[in-house]
Amino acid sequence: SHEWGYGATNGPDFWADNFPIANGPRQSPINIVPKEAQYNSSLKALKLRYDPSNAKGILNNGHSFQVDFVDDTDSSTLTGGPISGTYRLRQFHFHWGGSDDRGSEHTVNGIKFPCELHLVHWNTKYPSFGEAADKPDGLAVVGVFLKIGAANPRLQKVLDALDVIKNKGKQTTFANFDAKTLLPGSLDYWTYDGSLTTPPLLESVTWIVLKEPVSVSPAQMAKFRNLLFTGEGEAPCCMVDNYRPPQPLKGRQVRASFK
Ligand SMILES: NS(=O)(=O)c1cc(F)cc(F)c1
Ligand SMILES: [Zn+2]
Repeated sequence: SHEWGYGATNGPDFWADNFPIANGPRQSPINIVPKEAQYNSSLKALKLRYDPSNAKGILNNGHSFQVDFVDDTDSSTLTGGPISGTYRLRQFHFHWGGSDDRGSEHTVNGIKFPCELHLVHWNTKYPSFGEAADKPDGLAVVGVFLKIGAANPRLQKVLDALDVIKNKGKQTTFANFDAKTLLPGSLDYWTYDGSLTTPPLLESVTWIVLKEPVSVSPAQMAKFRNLLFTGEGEAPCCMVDNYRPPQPLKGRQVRASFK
């Protein structure tokens, strides 16, 4: 069947054909307007406790690449912030552009960043990620903007693994990685109720978007763009512009953890 993607004939404008929730009331990403975000002093500080030994593998899934984590215990968790209870780290992945002027999913005052990191967590009140993924409080995704600047040494181990997962479906082991090293110095955040930004677009995500970006160099961005959407033996198509544009806010409130 005509698999969803980011191309001219299967991209975000076509997703509603197979996933009607694409036009739902709490879709992501959104444009964040800091002046319209409400500072909420009762929002707690984010608490991210990640165990590097939980890192398992790295996979090109044909839409992005993701680093997967062992999530059968509470050793890598997100607590505090806007959420209640304990959410477990499942995976992280990125979205990026074909050039430095685009690539992020969330925007700030209409500004696009070249890349956006998503750290995906699921609510342990449910038995598994799969069970949590379609519940309104099932997932919490921490979004981190990457902006062009000095090379980011914390990214290098991830980028160096990309050569062996160039094609869709390729995966390799990826052990002993501390995802916390990908975070900026400040954990100030905006938060709102949203969705997965790719099909199935489930409206199950508490979004936590960090205000402070981390750096990425042009040479490092070139490594993201070296990946392929396509499988071995198919006509190669560079994995770029794998981002959904901002969606209607539909009356949602964006809260800020900082003044
Ligand atoms: N891009 S995203 O973080 O909203 C996301 C996370 C996920 F676990 C599955 C998805 F299909 C999409
Ligand atoms: Zn994502």
